[in-house]
Amino acid sequence: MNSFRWYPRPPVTSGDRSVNRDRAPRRRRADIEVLEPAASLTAEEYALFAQIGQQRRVEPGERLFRRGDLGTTMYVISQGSVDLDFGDDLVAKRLGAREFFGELGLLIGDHARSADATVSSPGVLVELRQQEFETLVERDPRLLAHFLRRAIMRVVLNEQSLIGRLRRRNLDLQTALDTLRATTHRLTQTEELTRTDELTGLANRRGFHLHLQQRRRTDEQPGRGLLLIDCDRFKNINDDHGHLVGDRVLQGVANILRSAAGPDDIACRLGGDEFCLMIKGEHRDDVMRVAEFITTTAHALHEMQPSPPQIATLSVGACLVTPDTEWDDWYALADAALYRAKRLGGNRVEWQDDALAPA
Ligand SMILES: Nc1nc2c(ncn2[C@@H]2O[C@H](COP(=O)(O)OP(=O)(O)OP(=O)(O)O)[C@@H](O)[C@H]2O)c(=O)[nH]1
Repeated sequence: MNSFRWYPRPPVTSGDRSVNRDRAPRRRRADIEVLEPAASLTAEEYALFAQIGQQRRVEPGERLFRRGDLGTTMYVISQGSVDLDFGDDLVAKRLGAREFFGELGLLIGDHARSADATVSSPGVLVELRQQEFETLVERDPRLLAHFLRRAIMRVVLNEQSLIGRLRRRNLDLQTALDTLRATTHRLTQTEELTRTDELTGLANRRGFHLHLQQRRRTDEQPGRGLLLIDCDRFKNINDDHGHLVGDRVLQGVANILRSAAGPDDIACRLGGDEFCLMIKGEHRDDVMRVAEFITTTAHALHEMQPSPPQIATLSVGACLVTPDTEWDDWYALADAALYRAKRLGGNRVEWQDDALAPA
C-alpha cells in the first residue's frame, strides 16, 4: 500500500501547476476517447512511481498545463481522470487511473506541451520531475528502461496516427477541391451553353449581344463592319432533301463564317437560316473583301456538289458600324442591303444604302 503525502492545493501559477477554475473545458462527450493501454503503467511501475513521485490532490476543472506551455513534469493518475485536448480538430483523450502523460516534458526537458491537460474528476496525481526521475534510475534501472521503451513506442504510435489523420484530412480536402472544380466546370459549361447555338457552335443571339456589350466597355478601336448573311431558298433544301440535310447546310455556312472570322471578329447564328458576322474594318473595302470571300466560297462549294447540297448559296448585306449608333441602326442598314441582294437573285453582296446611314 502506498503512503500518500497530501499537499494543500498549490497557488495559481503558470506552467505545470497552473490552475484555472474559471475555464473548465468545454467538451462534447463524443469527442473523448479512452487512451490505448500503452499509456498505462504496469502494477510494478506504478508502485515504484507512486512511491518516489510527489502526490497531489486535484479537483475537476483544474488546468495542469496548456498547449504550448514549456514543462518538465510527468504525471501519473492515482485516482480520478484527466482530459487531454490536442486542439480543435483532433480527438480529445480521457485518461484514468495508472495512466501517465506529459512524459516528454520530463524526458526532453522544457518540452512544449502538445495538449491542454485538465482534471475531469476529483483525484490524486503523482508528479515526477528530474530529481524523482534520477531516483527512479538509481532505484530500478531495469524497470525504468522497460518503461522508457514503452514511452518511446507511444510517441511513435501517436505520431503515426497523427500522420494518418493528416493524410485522411488531406484526402478529404482533395475530394472537396475536386467537387468544387467539377461544379465550377459544370456552371461554366451551362453559362457557355446559354450563349451558344447548339447546331452550329456559333454564338447565338444572346451570346452575340453579350459580346457587343463587353466590346462596348473595352473597345479602343471601334472600326467595325457588320455582315448579315442569309441562305438562298433554304426552305427548298428542307423540303426537297429533309431537315437533316438542311441542318448540315447550316453547319456548312457556320464553317465558312468561322474561316472568314479573324481573332477579334464574332460570328453568330441569329436564328433559322440567318447569320451575322461582326468584323474588324475601318473602310467599305475591308468589309466587302470578307463578304465577297463568304459568297464566293459558298457558291464554289455549292457548284461542287449541288445535290444533295452541302451548302446553299448566300446573300449578304454589309454595312459599317459606327460607335455612336446602336445594334438596331446597324441591323436596319445591313438588312436593307440584304433585302436588295435577295431581290437581285441572291448569291451576292450588297453594300448599305449610304442615304439611309445615320449622319
Ligand atoms: N433544317 C433546318 N431548318 C430550319 C432551321 N431553322 C429554321 N429552318 C427552316 O428554314 C426555313 C427558312 O425559310 P425562309 O425564311 O422562307 O427562307 P428561304 O427559304 O431561304 O427564302 P429566301 O431567304 O427568300 O431565299 C424555314 O423553312 C424553316 O423551317 C433549322 O434549325 N434546321
